Amino acid sequence: MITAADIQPEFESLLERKAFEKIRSEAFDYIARGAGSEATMQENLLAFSKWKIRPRVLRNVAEIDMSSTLFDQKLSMPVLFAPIGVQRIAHPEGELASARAAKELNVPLVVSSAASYSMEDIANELGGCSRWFQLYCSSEEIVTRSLVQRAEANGYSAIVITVDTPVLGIRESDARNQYSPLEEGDGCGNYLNDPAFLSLLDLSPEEDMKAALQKQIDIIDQPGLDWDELKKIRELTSLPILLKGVLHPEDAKLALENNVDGIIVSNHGGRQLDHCIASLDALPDIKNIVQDRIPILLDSGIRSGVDVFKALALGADAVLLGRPLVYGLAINGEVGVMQVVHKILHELEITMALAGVRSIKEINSDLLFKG
Ligand SMILES: Cc1cc2nc3c(=O)[nH]c(=O)nc-3n(C[C@H](O)[C@H](O)[C@H](O)COP(=O)(O)O)c2cc1C
Ligand SMILES: CCCCCCC(=O)C(=O)O
Repeated sequence: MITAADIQPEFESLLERKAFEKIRSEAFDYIARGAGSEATMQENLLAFSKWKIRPRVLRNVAEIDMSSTLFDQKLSMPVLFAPIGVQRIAHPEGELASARAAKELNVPLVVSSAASYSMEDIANELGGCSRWFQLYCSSEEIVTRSLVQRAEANGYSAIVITVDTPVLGIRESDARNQYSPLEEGDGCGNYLNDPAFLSLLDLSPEEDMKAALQKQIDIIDQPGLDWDELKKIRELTSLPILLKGVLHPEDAKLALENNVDGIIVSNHGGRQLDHCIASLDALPDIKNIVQDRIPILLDSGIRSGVDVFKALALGADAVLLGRPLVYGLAINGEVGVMQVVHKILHELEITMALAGVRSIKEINSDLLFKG
């Protein structure tokens, strides 16, 4: 079978190529490749290059302040770690190493439902560092409830519900490679340590790991998820709820009507619906609807500090870093993750200075030009 990977074999960046040298090729394909023809994955990057910065001069940029506030929490920079599942396929210490990097950098980490390690183990590594929990609403309600309760009990301060994954996208490389990240990563710590999940199995994971892995795959999909289901989850917790994967302004309107606390404009890094709109292209219309009523975050295609600047200028309050973190993790564990983030932050600081802005609040669309 010929797949997108055969047609677009080049690496996106030197970082990606270096990571390729460190990861088993099937796992690399799972991480790096997108859905279908990868049109959306490419659009995510092109969308950023369509915008140019129109800088201001003579603005005294001797002091640059990159701090911002999200849900009353002061952030040293408007950046979070995106939820990335099964990180053990990139590095044996997976999310534990990422958590140590997040703690060192004091950047909030969004822990995936599909993390290799359990949310308890990750929380231990994070200490007092801010953490949010990403929820794949399970078709088994008792599992959803249990995950949310555990997140609350372990100091997670927001729930991110991923809404662009009623079913998994078509990942041609994985089909060709006959690859399952759950098999390679030995499953998801969150499920394998969950009493509600374990109660659904006929045999324990030790007795029948294959069935336990299949059950995890089955319950991650929830094609029946809708606004009514969301109301039920709203009742489970008083934590702020963000929806990850909103691209249409009408859905942003519905999110406001349904008392959602935040929106993450995302197309899942082009891993779900191919030929859908790039996240950055979706942002202005969503900002137009939401204004400043709730925070808007964005991911999918952030590769540099310049990208962070452009996303903030078009209305995002913060951005999430995805694949570049996994590449840093693969290359050099915790230190690799930190190096990737440091580079992006340095770029953001220099971009702010050269664009003539001193604080995150001063970044606005007047500083951008489309052409
Ligand atoms: C290997 C991998 C695993 C991911 N796992 C999850 C996940 O468990 N939950 C989720 O909501 N998003 C997941 N995502 C999507 C990211 O959160 C994010 O939306 C995406 O990586 C952004 O695109 P970018 O990395 O190209 O910038 C995953 C992405 C990758 C690359
Ligand atoms: C088969 C397990 C898939 C976990 C989902 C992780 C994810 O969101 C992704 O994009 O991949």
